[in-house]
Amino acid sequence: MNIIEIKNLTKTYGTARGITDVSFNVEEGEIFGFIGPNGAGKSTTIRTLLSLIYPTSGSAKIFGKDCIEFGPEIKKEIGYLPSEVFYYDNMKVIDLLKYSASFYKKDCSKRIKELADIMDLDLKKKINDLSYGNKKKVGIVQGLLHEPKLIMLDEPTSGLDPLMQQKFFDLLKEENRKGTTILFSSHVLSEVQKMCERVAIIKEGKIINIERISDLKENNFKNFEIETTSKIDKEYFNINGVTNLLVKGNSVSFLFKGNINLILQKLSVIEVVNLWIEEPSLEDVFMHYYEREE
Ligand SMILES: Nc1ncnc2c1ncn2[C@@H]1O[C@H](COP(=O)(O)OP(=O)(O)OP(=O)(O)O)[C@@H](O)[C@H]1O
Repeated sequence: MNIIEIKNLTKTYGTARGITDVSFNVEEGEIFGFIGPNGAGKSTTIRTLLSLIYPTSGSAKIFGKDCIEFGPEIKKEIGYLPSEVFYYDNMKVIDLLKYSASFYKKDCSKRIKELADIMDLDLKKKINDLSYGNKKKVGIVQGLLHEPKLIMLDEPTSGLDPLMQQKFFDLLKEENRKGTTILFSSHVLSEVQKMCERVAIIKEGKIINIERISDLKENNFKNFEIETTSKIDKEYFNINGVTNLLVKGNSVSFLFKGNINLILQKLSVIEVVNLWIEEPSLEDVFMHYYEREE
């Protein structure tokens, strides 16, 4: 079952582009990544899903219901963490969280304490006295306190130190194990790689690819580095699928995409001293992909 269904969603800001013809689905129980550089349209898509802004054309459904028509009802089951958090500075953290909880008409006090413990957040402090990272933690607790069925995160980790990021990721994975669906928007590919099963790539307002993280890496090039007993002529590895070929002394390196046996055959008739074959990082894949799209 699809928890999110986006069909041909377009949003323009006057004459400025927001997003163009965006379509993708997020299945129940998935952690779905949404990646793209700054200004690509991630926030616009998420804000449209939350009916904070209205689409110019196209439609979006959450839990099978139209996002605009059923906005208030849908939002009760969504936890949202915006990229920037703003608060009334004079309030105490606990009062702000209790106020947020009052919208859900259920007792969230136990969950608030649990989440504050996990995220190491002092509930008695005034918002005014918190660092940027601690304000971000308030946003996290605020987004999760009502145990939503769907969590939407817009660049969630900015301002969190690595230890807190890890705790936050563990928390999200735990929620996901309990059945919560997660839409995870980010331009930090390593965190998308860590967290998500599938990913939609957005560029200049348009979706350019939707893939499983594993396929994204497998269907792409591998980094080869080969050390040999004597210098190899550059032409020797000049075969289909090889790029970025570099010969330095007795070592050859290149990127390869294709049937790996072609390379193994070549290697079987030369004297190899050492061999490294590496999976590219998602960053490499992504950059490569973007260049191809240029
Ligand atoms: N209120 C607005 N008025 C005019 N243009 C806007 C507005 N909000 C967003 N845009 C434009 O829409 C496009 C998409 O922006 P959006 O904030 O959705 O991107 P993003 O992928 O979330 O980027 P970032 O990671 O920088 O937040 C950009 O070109 C941006 O300039």
